[in-house]
Amino acid sequence: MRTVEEHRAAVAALLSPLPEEEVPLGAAHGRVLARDVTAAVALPGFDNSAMDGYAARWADVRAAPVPLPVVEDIPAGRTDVVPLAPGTVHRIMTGAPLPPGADVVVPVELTDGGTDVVEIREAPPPGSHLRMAGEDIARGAVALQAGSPLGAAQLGLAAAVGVGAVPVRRRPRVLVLSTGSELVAPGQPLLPGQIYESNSRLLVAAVEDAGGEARRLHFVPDDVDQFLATVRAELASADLLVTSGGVSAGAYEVVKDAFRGLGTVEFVKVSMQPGGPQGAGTVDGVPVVTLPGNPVSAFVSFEVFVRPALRRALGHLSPDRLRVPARLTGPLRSPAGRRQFLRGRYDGGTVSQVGGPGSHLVAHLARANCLVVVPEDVTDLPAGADVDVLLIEGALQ
Ligand SMILES: Nc1nc2c(c(=O)[nH]1)N[C@H]1C(S)=C(S)[C@@H](COP(=O)(O)OP(=O)(O)OC[C@H]3O[C@@H](n4cnc5c(N)ncnc54)[C@H](O)[C@@H]3O)O[C@H]1N2
Ligand code: MOO
Repeated sequence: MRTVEEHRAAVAALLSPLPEEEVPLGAAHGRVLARDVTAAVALPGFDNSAMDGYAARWADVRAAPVPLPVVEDIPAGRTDVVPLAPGTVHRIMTGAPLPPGADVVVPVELTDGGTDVVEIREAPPPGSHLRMAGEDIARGAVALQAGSPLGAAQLGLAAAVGVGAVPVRRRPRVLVLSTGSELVAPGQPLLPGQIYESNSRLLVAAVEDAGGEARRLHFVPDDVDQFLATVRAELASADLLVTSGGVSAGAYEVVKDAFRGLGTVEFVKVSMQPGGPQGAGTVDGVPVVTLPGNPVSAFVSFEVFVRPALRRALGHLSPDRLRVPARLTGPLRSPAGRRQFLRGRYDGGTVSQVGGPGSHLVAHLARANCLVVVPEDVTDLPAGADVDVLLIEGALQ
């Protein structure tokens, strides 16, 4: 039996780092930076005002109340800079360049708002309301590190330092193929013994959440020829094929039967639950990961093996899910010798198990926001015990 770590390493080793491509900022949301992005300009780019008010010399306003002549008006966007003469002020707006000589901005609320002469009623401490050039980031410094995922704040920063396009890793192209003669497309009538095909929807979304580009192939029955024809028609264009079903010990294990003797896919048992039966290798040189068909097993196996491998290939700084400690609200049991990934709801401090350990409990899975990790050597945990949880999509929402 393989350990979880051994199989994780086997899956990760299948994928090479994805090639770089340059994309405009508008198309970069959710992508992962391939190289550091440096700041072409400092932020702030020039000394400027943090408030609407009056740029002044503190020596002139410290004796407030005091009237002072207003000799310039500096709206944001004014590009000429007129030095501030002693004994005068400039009216200034938030973000406008600070005139040389000014060492304080008096907010308009502390004045009478005059435009020719202003009455300074109160002086703020020296240096107040100034934003100094480069205090956020220096010109030429690394603004965003290679491996950073580009979310709202990162895209905002890239634009702020003048970047119009960014080098990112190409999204991995992942084929998703479900197998099973019992499967029927949602929306069609079911005969007794048939079920709706759901794993491909689950896996496509999981691939997309991991930063990949998923292509869902139409599911196939337990027929080796049909399975191989479907796979072969698409495989060459993919970075990875993920299958579901057909890998356990039954009489009709289509994935096992098709790939045995073809390529390098190894079928193994991993010491975990759910997700015991696994396979990984290459077919025609293309990486293949074969997940078990039970929906919760497919989800958990994707989380534990495929997601981190895809994110590693994307160059992510942190490919793994956040793992945090939590206190159990109730007792739980776990099989000896298997790492168990139970479904749970984490509320920021405690975690409650959602449903039992059965890998068919897909409605319970959909209510979970974490996976509770129970180590291989732990079989019983009382309420109040500390466990680790892996935060999955939607955690803390
Ligand atoms: N004798 C043994 N039987 C089983 C073993 C074993 O070791 N010895 N392992 C069990 C475990 S654990 C799992 S997990 C499953 C894995 O089986 P397969 O990967 O071969 O998957 P299937 O048999 O095709 O399906 C299992 C289960 O999941 C449903 N399913 C499959 N595909 C889909 C889909 N696309 N959408 C929705 N539901 C799907 C399927 O109907 C089955 O109920 O094997 C155990 N058996
Ligand atoms: O190990 Mo199977 O993957 O539970 O249900």
